[in-house]
Amino acid sequence: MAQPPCPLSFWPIAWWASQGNTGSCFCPSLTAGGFVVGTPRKRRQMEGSEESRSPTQDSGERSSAPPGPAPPAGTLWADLQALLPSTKEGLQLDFGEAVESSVLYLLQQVADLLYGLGNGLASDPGGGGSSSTCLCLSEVILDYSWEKLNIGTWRDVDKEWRRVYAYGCLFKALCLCHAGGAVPEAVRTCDLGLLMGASILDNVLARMINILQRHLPHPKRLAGGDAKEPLQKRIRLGPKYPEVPAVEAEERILRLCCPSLEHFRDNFLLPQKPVILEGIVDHWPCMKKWSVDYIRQVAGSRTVPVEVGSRYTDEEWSQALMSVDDFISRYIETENHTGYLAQHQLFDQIPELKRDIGVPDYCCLGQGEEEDITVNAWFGPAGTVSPLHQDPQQNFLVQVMGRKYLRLYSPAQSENLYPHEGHLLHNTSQVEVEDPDLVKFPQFERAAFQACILEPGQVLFIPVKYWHYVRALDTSFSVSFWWS
Ligand SMILES: O=C(O)CCC(=O)C(=O)O
Ligand SMILES: [Fe+2]
Repeated sequence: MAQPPCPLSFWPIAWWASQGNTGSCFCPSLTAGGFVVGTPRKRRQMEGSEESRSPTQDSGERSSAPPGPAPPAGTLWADLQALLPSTKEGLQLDFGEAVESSVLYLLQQVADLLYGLGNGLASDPGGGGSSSTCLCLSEVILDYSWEKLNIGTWRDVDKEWRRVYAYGCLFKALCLCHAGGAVPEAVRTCDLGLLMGASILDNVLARMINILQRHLPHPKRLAGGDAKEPLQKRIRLGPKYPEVPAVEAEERILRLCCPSLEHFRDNFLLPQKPVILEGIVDHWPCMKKWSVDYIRQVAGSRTVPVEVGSRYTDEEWSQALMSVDDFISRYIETENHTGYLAQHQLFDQIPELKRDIGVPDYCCLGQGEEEDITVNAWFGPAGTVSPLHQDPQQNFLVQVMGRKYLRLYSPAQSENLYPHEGHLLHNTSQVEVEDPDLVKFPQFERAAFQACILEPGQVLFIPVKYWHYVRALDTSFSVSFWWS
């Protein structure tokens, strides 16, 4: 059911947050605001301490049973009643000083409407058979907190505002569900809360998505993808480079099958030498299960950040939020290499996919705990390019689908690689690796490198600060493990 326009919602920057069509949703904060200015990969790497929301607990359970009159079990609303705290005090609406009392007042108003006078979620939030007031108030909260998330750099955003944003998403999603028929938008709203908000109420947004997915009109799929043409009929907008570059014998990265921990430590980790490990992920379910169709089935309705532009160093590069379904239709099926679902902690967002992967045993050789390992998904069409850059942690890059061409340069080569000068991009080379401007960057020719074509089932060890350049040769899915 369409909601009336909200008269209270007056911040134009949040226009997208209330749009039903995720497909055309270009998120201003991701393209121009404080979340990332130009180079999110850089931002995430440099800030290092980016908060992990870990929306991974997937229990869907609640500590106490919902009291009060409940609608018939099995309806969406009854499931949501069971998910949420039994009293509005249980919502824990307390915030630090950064959050103005007027915002707290709005949050409490929505909580009052949702809970009514009784225990548990009211059967009829807002009274009078309409939840539109509730929805309007939630959108005001979202608009206002969205502004706060977009002032300054992401690192400096007060976590309390991220909590407010998450509550706004929770409340909006509840209102949408109560209004009926808006479950896909409720899923999208929860995802925005997971992506941009802080974790609240024991990861309630992730648990709510679990429930919502069971109530989607067409399970596990969002409408919107038009009938899919076979791949070969589509126009190939590929890059200008040779399809599959030659890798000379002397450049080749060594390949080893299941070395012992000690062998890997002594010969590769300690001397910081790249190596391709084989046979260590063959048993991971992703190796057999994953395909574009499978990803679409499991994650089609979920909202994810997509890098749009040929490479993240380009001026016109930006990020957009869209459903996985739209991403696949627009970029994978058309082989349009300008869209890349890159460096996203998809497995925290979608625990079902996390069950298909493991953690390479060799990570235990690091000092850190397993939960400190950052696991990123890299899913895109042939032709995506990650410009030559270095990262501050060790990396196991696991190739699950398709092939990737990689070049590696040791940190000792840095002076031949012309890193950008500004703070944000100083871990990225200015040189276009496969088409270098040798007049501008003459020393690049001298830089010694190693290369490989990484195939499904292979795992590339990229030592800390090792420069790497990556181009996908096919539709590709890689999973990286950054560890220390
Ligand atoms: O696969 C890619 O495009 C880049 C991967 C990467 O840079 C990384 O894992 O650190
Ligand atoms: Fe990297």
